[in-house]
Amino acid sequence: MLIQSFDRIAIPVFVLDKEHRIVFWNKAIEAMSGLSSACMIGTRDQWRCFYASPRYCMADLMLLEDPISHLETLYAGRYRKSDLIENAVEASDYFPEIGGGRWLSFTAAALYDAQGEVCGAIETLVDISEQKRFEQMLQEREQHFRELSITDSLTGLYNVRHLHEQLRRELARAVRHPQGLSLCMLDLDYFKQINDRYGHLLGDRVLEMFAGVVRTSLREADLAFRFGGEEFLLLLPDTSAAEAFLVAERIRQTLELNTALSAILEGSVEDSVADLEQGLNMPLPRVTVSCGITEYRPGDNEKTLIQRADQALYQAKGAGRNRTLIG
Ligand SMILES: Nc1nc2c(ncn2[C@@H]2O[C@H](COP(=O)(O)OP(=O)(O)OP(=O)(O)O)[C@@H](O)[C@H]2O)c(=O)[nH]1
Repeated sequence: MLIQSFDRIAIPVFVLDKEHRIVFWNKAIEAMSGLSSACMIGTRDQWRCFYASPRYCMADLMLLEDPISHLETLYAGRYRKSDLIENAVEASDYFPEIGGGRWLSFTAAALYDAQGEVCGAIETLVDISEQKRFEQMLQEREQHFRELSITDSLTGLYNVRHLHEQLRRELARAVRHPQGLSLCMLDLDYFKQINDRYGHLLGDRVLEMFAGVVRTSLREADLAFRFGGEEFLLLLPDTSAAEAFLVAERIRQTLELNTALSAILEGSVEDSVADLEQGLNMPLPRVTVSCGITEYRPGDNEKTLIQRADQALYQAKGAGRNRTLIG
């Protein structure tokens, strides 16, 4: 009579006897699993509700000697003792077999007879798919806002704020594992003239285009930052100065090639200056970049590394621009 009242509860519930046979399978679990109590009661088929092949459910574990050691094997780090019900344990998991995939939270507890002996086990289930979907949406949003907070909005590269975080991390790594860490400072040449001549809008488009060249020239572990207006910084882990030189040269030459055609079309650029004010499509002017490279040396800190890369860049500018120097 007591057990039949579970049929009045909208939460899926099943009860096992101490031989792991189903003695009760309520209406809510019938609806959730599509398995009727008529076909489940008296069997040990409770696994069919959750899994594609036989395995113990949490309620089964409550009937074994030393349930905790079995819980540790099957649900290591994913189960906890219930705050509400003494000796009950709970966990949550994703079940691809149920209703096209559902997240369930489940609680299992042993049942005791009048002598205090285990005579069965009960398991209740709650569908938490909606809650999980919501949590995932929040996580994605958080991730999105975090990415925005470390990204430069014009170029899509990382901003300076993120540089300090990453540089500190990479420096700590370079101290522990001396595989080499290189820094490359890049600065577009005569960028003021581009702004002055063609306007700020086109200047912005050049910066975006350059960021695209940088992005496609790097490996996955490399990081690119917008360091200032038309100044960029590359953080290249596990990279010697000689290897960084090749990366910088690839970027420098690609930029030169990408804008070489525009140099030929310089006339049309001049003709379209009026269009520029409205940010219309037009060839970008010829742009070059100077690069300064340095490699981690024992005793370096953020400041000394950046200073040396900056110094190498300054020398590249002084030597005529559109070149890469190692400092
Ligand atoms: N369009 C645009 N221009 C920017 C932005 N940030 C900085 N600048 C411009 O970049 C120019 C940098 O000029 P300078 O520092 O004199 O350097 P430069 O003309 O590139 O000359 P060198 O570096 O010596 O080759 C300035 O005109 C800035 O206004 C930006 O976000 N958009």
